[in-house]
Amino acid sequence: MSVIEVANLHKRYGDKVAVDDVSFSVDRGEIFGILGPNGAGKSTTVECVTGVRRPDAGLISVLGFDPRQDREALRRRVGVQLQKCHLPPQLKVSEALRLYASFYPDPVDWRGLLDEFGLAEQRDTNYNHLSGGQQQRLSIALALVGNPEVVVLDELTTGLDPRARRATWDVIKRLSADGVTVVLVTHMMDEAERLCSRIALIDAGRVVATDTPANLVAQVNGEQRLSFRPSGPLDTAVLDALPEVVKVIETPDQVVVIGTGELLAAVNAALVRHGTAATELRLDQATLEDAYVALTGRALAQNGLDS
Ligand SMILES: Nc1ncnc2c1ncn2[C@@H]1O[C@H](COP(=O)(O)OP(=O)(O)OP(=O)(O)O)[C@@H](O)[C@H]1O
Repeated sequence: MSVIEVANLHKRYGDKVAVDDVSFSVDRGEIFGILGPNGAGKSTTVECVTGVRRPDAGLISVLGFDPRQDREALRRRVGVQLQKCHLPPQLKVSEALRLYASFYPDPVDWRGLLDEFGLAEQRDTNYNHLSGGQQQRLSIALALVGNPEVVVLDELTTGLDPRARRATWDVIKRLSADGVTVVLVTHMMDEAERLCSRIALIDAGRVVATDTPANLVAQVNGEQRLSFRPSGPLDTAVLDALPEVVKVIETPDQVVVIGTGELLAAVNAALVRHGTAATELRLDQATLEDAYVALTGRALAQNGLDS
């Protein structure tokens, strides 16, 4: 049975439609990714799942509870790391963990979390004296201190250095192996690809696909991705017209061509015919990002492709 069920969720802010008919379900022990660019509606979706926001329409069930009506029952069983963590500036790290632990009937030993998240040296440091990455690690530790059955993590590793990211990923994998259900909101392809058992790709408030990372990539298998910077002005319609080309995406810096067969030769010949050359040329096999581009017709924000 699913631990989380979301059916036909709608949420708007005034005239702005943030979430438009989103449905998905998450099984016990899964690491379920919600992946999409800035403003896609990811946070709004999980805020509805955690009962922070009231949906305009749709049904949500978490561990069999309605997140709005059964907030108290869920509060004890669901750990939430939201994008912004507001703690009193003078609160020390150990005080914060002890305080949060006191809210739950069966908390984990918060001292273990101090070690796990590399915060042992900061245990007596005030919250406002922590670095951004340390605050981030504390917010994850606080989401886990209640020994939750479900954890919702929004932008898990944003701002963390590579070592802290890997350590955090290990913690999440261990939780999942222990049967904890994890919902991970991210715009980072590598994080989604490495951690998630399934991913909902979300774009402009809508789920465009839900599948395993491998199956999402398989949807664009056989396709290649050619990126280059044109040496001069280029009407990309000449590329669009090529039989090898599936899609052309223009970004401020480069042109990305998705296609099949002899894509490189065909594009090169077309560029020569139109008196343009390709610089910084790069040919790649399909990735999760390509699946995203193929399914939505556009790239994730370039700055969202952190690795
Ligand atoms: N409180 C709010 N009032 C008005 N509009 C909002 C509010 N919160 C979000 N929005 C808008 O709703 C849309 C979805 O926002 P949301 O924060 O859910 O996206 P997101 O995918 O989580 O983005 P990000 O990756 O930037 O966090 C955006 O266009 C955003 O501007």
